[in-house]
Amino acid sequence: MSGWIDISQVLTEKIPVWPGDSPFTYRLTWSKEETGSVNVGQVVMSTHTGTHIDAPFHFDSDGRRVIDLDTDLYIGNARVIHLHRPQAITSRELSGEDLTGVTRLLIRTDAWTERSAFPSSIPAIDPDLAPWLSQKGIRLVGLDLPSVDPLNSKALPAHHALNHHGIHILEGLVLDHVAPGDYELVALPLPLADGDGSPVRAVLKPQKT
Ligand SMILES: Nc1ccccc1C(=O)C[C@H](N)C(=O)O
Ligand SMILES: [Zn+2]
Ligand SMILES: [Zn+2]
Repeated sequence: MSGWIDISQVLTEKIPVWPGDSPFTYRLTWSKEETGSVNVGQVVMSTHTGTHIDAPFHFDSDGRRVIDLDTDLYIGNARVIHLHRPQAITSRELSGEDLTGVTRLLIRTDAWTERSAFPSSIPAIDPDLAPWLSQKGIRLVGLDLPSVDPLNSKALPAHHALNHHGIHILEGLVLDHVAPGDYELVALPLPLADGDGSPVRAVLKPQKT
């Protein structure tokens, strides 16, 4: 037992995607029978499928691409907190938390647990939370939802506010089986030179105290 807990959605053709976005497909380009030596697969997917990070270029055409993001953001200590199906994620919901020394904050909302279908509505992050979080030293926010903004939002105020305050975004986590507390996180994006986002394999290990 390695002690690492997988907090990633499994990538299969059944994984729900943003309405209208490219469905996930995996198929063999060549089978072992055809090549005489190997099976060789190909994947077609939206960069915002399942557990993934957003690069600023996703919502800002002058923003940084995935390759420009510091890998340190996605490896290191993380705090997991629980909010039980909040209406919204504001500083009021987080007021009971002492986030001193936290750089990566993962929020379990339990608001999207029927993950075989795309949700019809989700609690959004209040853009005013961005300066509050950054003031505490937070540089990465992750959550168990497909977006940090309301699903019908075009302006994406939370995406912009978080980016403006130097906070990076990790979406689509699976935190159903994760207790609140301190962990080590690994959730590295692929080195996509032009990427607006990237799928990640996200794992947590309880922090030794
Ligand atoms: N894939 C899309 C297709 C159309 C419109 C939005 C999206 C998104 O992915 C937005 C979401 N806030 C995201 O960052 O994952
Ligand atoms: Zn995304
Ligand atoms: Zn997003």
